[in-house]
Amino acid sequence: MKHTVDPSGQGEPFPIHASGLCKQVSPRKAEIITLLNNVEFTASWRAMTGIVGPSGSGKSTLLYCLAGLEPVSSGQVGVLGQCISAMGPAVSARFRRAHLGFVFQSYNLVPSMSVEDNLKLPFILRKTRWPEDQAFKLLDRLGIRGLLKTNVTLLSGGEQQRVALARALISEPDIIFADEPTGALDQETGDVVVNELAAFADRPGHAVIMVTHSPEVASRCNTLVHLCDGRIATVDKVPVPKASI
Ligand SMILES: Nc1ncnc2c1ncn2[C@@H]1O[C@H](COP(=O)(O)OP(=O)(O)OP(=O)(O)O)[C@@H](O)[C@H]1O
Repeated sequence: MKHTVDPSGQGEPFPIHASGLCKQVSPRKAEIITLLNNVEFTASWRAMTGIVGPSGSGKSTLLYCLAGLEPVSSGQVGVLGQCISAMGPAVSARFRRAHLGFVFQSYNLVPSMSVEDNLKLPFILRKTRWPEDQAFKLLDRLGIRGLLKTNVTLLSGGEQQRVALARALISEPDIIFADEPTGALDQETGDVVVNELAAFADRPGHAVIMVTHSPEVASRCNTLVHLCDGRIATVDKVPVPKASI
């Protein structure tokens, strides 16, 4: 897997390409469980790629491996042209902070802080300007502006998901990884969330990878990767009607 010098990776043919990806765990001595078996995975620019399949088929494990949040046992994962599976933890964390956004329920929200402080934290750490107008418009669309001063521990699961989405979008990553982004939402709010993700994915140099159980959300994806027992069963591609980047 080549290491590119283009930090945005936009000269790369794919935002994510994984080959021969295997993930095994050993919960007990002399017991090895294979969670992912020789997975080949490619995501496209300006597209939402959905990972679907039965419960326990390895969807979240694959998402975490692709995002560099879980080590792989063998194989390679390239993200934005960089081999994330070969990075050490500190380099991988720095790469994620610079390029990737995550919409996982309660993932990485700091529990002792308000919604507002959680949203501002990446900007404080990066010493960049907090884009207040843009943030307030997004929070209005997501229906969570009234929660700005609320401690995140007091939020419902669906509210936490929307805060995680807002934080990911405001931070302007190249790729967003989402695990069941509408899982805790009613239909109407779920539509708002998927519309935001689709608009993000539609921009040049961007992509969304998501796990979903929802047929409605899956129908909005440009590519659907079906997992079964840790293997790719089928890949359905719906052509993106836009020029690629
Ligand atoms: N660290 C681990 N040790 C042992 N088994 C694990 C570990 N992590 C995951 N598993 C098992 O691997 C399988 C795949 O888990 P994963 O969460 O990726 O599935 P999933 O397809 O996302 O499921 P769901 O749709 O129910 O969320 C499950 O059977 C799970 O119990």
